[in-house]
Amino acid sequence: MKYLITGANGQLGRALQKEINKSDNEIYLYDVDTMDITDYEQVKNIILDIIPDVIFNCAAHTNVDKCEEDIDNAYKINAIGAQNLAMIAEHIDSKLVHFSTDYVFSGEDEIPRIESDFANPKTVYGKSKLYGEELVKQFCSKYFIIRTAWLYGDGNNFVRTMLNLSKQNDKLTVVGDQFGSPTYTKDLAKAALNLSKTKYYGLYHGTCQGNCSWYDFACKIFELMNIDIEVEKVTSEQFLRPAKRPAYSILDNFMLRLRGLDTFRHWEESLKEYLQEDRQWQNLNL
Ligand SMILES: NC(=O)C1=CN([C@@H]2O[C@H](COP(=O)(O)OP(=O)(O)OC[C@H]3O[C@@H](n4cnc5c(N)ncnc54)[C@H](O)[C@@H]3O)[C@@H](O)[C@H]2O)C=CC1
Repeated sequence: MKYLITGANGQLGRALQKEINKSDNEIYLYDVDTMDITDYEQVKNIILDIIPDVIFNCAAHTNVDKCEEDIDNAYKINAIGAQNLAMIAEHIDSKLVHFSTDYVFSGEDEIPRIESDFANPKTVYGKSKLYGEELVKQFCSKYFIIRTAWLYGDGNNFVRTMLNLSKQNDKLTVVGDQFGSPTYTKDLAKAALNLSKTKYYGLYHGTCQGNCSWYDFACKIFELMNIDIEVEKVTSEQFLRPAKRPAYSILDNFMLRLRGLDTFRHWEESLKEYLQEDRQWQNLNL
């Protein structure tokens, strides 16, 4: 099989590279410096030259706060970029695996969301990602859209931020009134790769099992790393950000479960493994 990954230097792109068996497959890796997904002609030329069986679109504008003021770029990357890939995937009959977010929901009701629920994003990031989903559906037949949340892997993420902050501080304040499902990129990469081997095209939710607040997440990281630090729980009001975060952002992996393809582990189990596997970064930085 020929796999092409966009945003290959990002957290999820790196995890996918690890999951694909290199001896049986060809993998083509691109990031913005070699293929800018907003540039239709460039994307077309590269992809028509390779004709991959599967395209994983891991490229995105993921800085949620910056998107609030960088609206054009958010839509260019998260919507037009997705459309470019969808159009070309359709032209060469490739499968397209596209990733989206829990931020397509408002997070105002305390209900885990399934794929058929009404999306009502409140942020520019969420709106641009939802529009990207719509364009993928409109322009490509063999698509898988996987909405995920609270990702951590090889890159900048909450786990590494907490570990870094614990080096310089005796006390940390962490938001305790926003809930989600921390998701290891390894779990998501495995699930996405499995799904890409099927013909069950459509929209999916893919996050680790269980949920917690950012405060619970931080406490669990310090507990597992044996780091003795005081963590104070604060409210979202006390920790205002340019983009308002959804309060209850739980995705139910309903469609994966119905298909018998929900391989995600409980978030605590995945976090334990991540903290073991991320030792190299910890040795360099802690
Ligand atoms: N990080 C998170 O917590 C969450 C991420 N997601 C989604 O999961 C997917 C993967 O996210 P991450 O790996 O965490 O993101 P990331 O920020 O680690 O990586 C994104 C990659 O996209 C590349 N990129 C940006 N603009 C580009 C362009 N115009 N052309 C080509 N490449 C470009 C960046 O250079 C970067 O390597 C994205 O679709 C994101 O929206 C969804 C929910 C939560």
